[in-house]
Amino acid sequence: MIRTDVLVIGAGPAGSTAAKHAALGGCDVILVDKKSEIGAPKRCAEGVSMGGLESLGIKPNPQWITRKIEGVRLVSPNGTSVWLTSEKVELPEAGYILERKVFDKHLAMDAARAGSRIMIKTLARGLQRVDDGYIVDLETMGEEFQIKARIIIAADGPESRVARWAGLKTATKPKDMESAAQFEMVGVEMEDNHCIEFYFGSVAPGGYAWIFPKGDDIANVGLGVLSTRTNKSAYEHLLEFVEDCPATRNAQPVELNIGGDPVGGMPKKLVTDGLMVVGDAAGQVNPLTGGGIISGMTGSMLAGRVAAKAMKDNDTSKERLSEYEKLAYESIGKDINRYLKVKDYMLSLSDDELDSIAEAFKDVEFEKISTTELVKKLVKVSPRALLKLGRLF
Ligand SMILES: Cc1cc2nc3c(=O)[nH]c(=O)nc-3n(C[C@H](O)[C@H](O)[C@H](O)COP(=O)(O)OP(=O)(O)OC[C@H]3O[C@@H](n4cnc5c(N)ncnc54)[C@H](O)[C@@H]3O)c2cc1C
Repeated sequence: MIRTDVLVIGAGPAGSTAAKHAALGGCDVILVDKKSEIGAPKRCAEGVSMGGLESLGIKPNPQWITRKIEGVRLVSPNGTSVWLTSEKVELPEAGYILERKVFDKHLAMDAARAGSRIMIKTLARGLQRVDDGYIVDLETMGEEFQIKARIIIAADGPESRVARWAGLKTATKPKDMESAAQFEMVGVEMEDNHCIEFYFGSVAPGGYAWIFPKGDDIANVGLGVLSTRTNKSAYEHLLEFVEDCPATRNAQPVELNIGGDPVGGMPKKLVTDGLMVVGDAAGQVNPLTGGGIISGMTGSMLAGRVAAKAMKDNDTSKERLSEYEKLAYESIGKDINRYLKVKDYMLSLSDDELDSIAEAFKDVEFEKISTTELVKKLVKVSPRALLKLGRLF
């Protein structure tokens, strides 16, 4: 039987980050993924903030960046646009559109360079608790084998099962799982192909539609919906969106991505004896945007570091590992809870309310207007909308 200090299950951004930091901390680490190619297929619109990468100590690399983003266009149901570009507002930070198939591999390579052993096309099938860790059943190329590990880091994504095998209640409720569908398309005609676009309202019930440019006429075009708000599938909504949207009417798909995005926040417990859960598997996703790359990597960096300290202390109990839970709630949990409230507010707005808010703000120079003036403007267009916002805080 193979033995290791830390076994990371899942080599997405979260798993590779956890493996890297556990290895840097001196642990023997094995990182497994059921896929034969790390990063493919992608299930992602590939947007990240510059500040997010910086906070993780990751230098932007042209090999995995397809576009630098310089602004945002918000589009209301009747097509009214509000532009948030550097001329109109001081953007807190710009962003990048990645090539996830390359980015994810680079993260796994970083984990390997830090000392992790990587096993691809290796599926974790189950685990059992033993005195000083877990025995995990795995399969690769039709062959079954076992790994004994002191600590498991479950980084197995939105359909995670590993943490549940160990008794943690991490299953995402159907009402909190956004269904997403996306085409990567060519022939996309955006008004400004250095800005990302968000479309709100009944075009994507419970979520929004997006166009994220990856090149002059190439973009990820997708949307997320909540099944509690529509009887149609995300794919059906996407087909309608692509046909109706002026930017995509003449575009052709070269890739289809379908996936779930857990947008209900983090479960209460992220650790049990000898096991920590990270990334999408731990609901480490911004519930407003559905973005989980940076938050998941932040959570898993913390988990990897705690794993290394726990191994040094020779204490892998849930009490020792709960340091990770505490740090994760402090660093990302608070923001996630705040965004949950903003999301509730956004979902409470009708198409008409969204249109009148966009109409009122379309020409605003956000740089030159105070918060009080902004609130006054909102009261004028939609007192009901402001009341709803007030109740949330
Ligand atoms: C359509 C869509 C668009 C999105 N757009 C964005 C965006 O623009 N920006 C952003 O920040 N986020 C976005 N997200 C979310 C983002 O993709 C996820 O938050 C991110 O991939 C989570 O990383 P992860 O490592 O936790 O999980 P994943 O990337 O899902 O990786 C999990 C890995 O675990 C492996 N695995 C699972 N089970 C097992 C097993 N039993 N044995 C071995 N391996 C296993 C899988 O093969 C997979 O490689 C989007 C999501 C969707 C669905």
